[in-house]
Amino acid sequence: MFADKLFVVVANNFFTIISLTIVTYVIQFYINYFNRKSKLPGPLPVPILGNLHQIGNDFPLAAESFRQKYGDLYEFYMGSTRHVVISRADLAEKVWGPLSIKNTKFIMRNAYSEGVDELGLGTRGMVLNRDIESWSFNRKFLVQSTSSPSFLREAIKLTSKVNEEVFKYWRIMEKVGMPISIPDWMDVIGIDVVVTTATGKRMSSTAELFNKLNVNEQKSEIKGMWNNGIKFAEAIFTYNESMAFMMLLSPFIRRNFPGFKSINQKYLDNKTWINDQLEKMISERRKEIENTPLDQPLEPSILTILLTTNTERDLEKISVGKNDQPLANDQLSSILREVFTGGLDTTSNTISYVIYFIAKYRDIYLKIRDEVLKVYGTLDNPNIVLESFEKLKYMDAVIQESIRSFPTISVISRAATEDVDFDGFTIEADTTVYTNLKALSNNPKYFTDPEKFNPDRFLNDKGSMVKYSFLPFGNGVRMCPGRAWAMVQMKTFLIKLVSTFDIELVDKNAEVKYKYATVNRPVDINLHIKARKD
Ligand code: HEM
Repeated sequence: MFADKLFVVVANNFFTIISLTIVTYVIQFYINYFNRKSKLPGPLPVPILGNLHQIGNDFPLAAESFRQKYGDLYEFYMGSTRHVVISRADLAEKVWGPLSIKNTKFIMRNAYSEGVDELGLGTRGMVLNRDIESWSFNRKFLVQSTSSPSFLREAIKLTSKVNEEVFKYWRIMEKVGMPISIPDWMDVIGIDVVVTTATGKRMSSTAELFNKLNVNEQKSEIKGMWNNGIKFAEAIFTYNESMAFMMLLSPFIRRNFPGFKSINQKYLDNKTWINDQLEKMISERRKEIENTPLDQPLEPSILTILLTTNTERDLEKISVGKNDQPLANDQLSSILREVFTGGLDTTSNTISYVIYFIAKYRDIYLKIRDEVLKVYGTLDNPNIVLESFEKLKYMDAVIQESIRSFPTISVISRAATEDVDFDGFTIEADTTVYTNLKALSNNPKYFTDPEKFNPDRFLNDKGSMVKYSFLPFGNGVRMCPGRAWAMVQMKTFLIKLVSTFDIELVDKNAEVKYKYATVNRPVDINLHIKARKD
């Protein structure tokens, strides 16, 4: 009886009840917002969305426009979750400064996020892993396996081989005057180098790109060992792109809002596809190793190192502390995945930007060439060895200046495990704090004439540089474990480039452009090339 009456009342007043519920929700949202602790300046959020409508799909652009309005310490909301952004060196020191796990409060990459768990990264791998024990284990493993001199020497050999092949294609393109799309070529070079290093399976995506361009109907005969290579690399780019989406957006929006729902599903399907591929790679290589007699050497690759760790065929004798067992499949695939997600488009994007700048400033290009000539005594096939890299001081300064001017990772986060005082404001534990690396390294307070591309600042003024104003690979406990490998790849390519070609931007006035995909992926960097004339 009562239920019937209640139903009639609800039915007759349906819209009033819905409206009242919404009004109450909105009022409650703003009561909470205006009474929040430690109010920082920042854009006014709206219920459910937070500031999503102002951020859109270009987070670095929004972070910069908020900074110009609200200063170097501000907050924004995604749904009802608060995020903080800093762009000052003294604040950055609090986040990135401490060098030991014991002393740092900012040991996490981000606050708890359901989306990160859905991607399978919350307790696995490295970059977004919040489980300190497994993160620390995986990290030690990756650092040791990718920064040993023997690994780096192999990396030089392989990178040189891929470069040689690419330059053959470029010479053919030069003859017909076809411009070179740098981001496309750097991507395929990265794919061939990283996937081959990681899996031991020779990739041929550079040949595939050349064949696709159909230059003078010439075709490369080089065949890779893995047909799905380019598809796999593209899936990794999508996976990287999905990280910011899954980390920032509330599950409610991702799962229910038209447009977002399909993107969410695409990212989850992509994750599943990658995991299947990783499993296949691992089981195939495991079988190959089992079928290789003990007295025959194994082809070295990161996957082989991972599979043989703590077995009788241990290649590198990597010591990661208490665990002396062979790695479990889950550990194995999460470390391998991190090599791809961390290594693929970071290095290729960074080198693309370097090439943009040196194509724009010919005097800088010629200075690098002079240095190469001095260090190697010749420009005809310089003998690239690891030990020579530290002598390439000018080249190093150019790479640093390029990252300073336009970093591929321009906004990156950490989160603390305890409350932290920032300028008298308490930032609560488990709040994601982003550092706007690009704003820091383009701030005239820290860098004179920041808009000027001036590599000399890294040679002459390095001592006086404000600490924590430039963090190309981060700093402290979570500093990039792949930096040595990345530098080796970039320098090997640049040595060969300056000694082989003269380069020029097709559009001399082209600005640096990017597409945001967690990292900034360069677009529209096109070059004319000509064989070097002495
Ligand atoms: C020029 C190329 C690269 C740039 C600019 C770059 C930059 C960065 C930055 C800024 C961080 C954050 C560090 C921090 O929190 O202190 C990072 C983390 C990371 N990078 Fe790189 N990186 C590059 C290449 C690579 C390569 C080649 C690998 C492959 C092994 C890699 C793997 C990673 C991983 C796994 C992390 C997460 C580390 C952790 O959370 O413990 N990166 N990178």
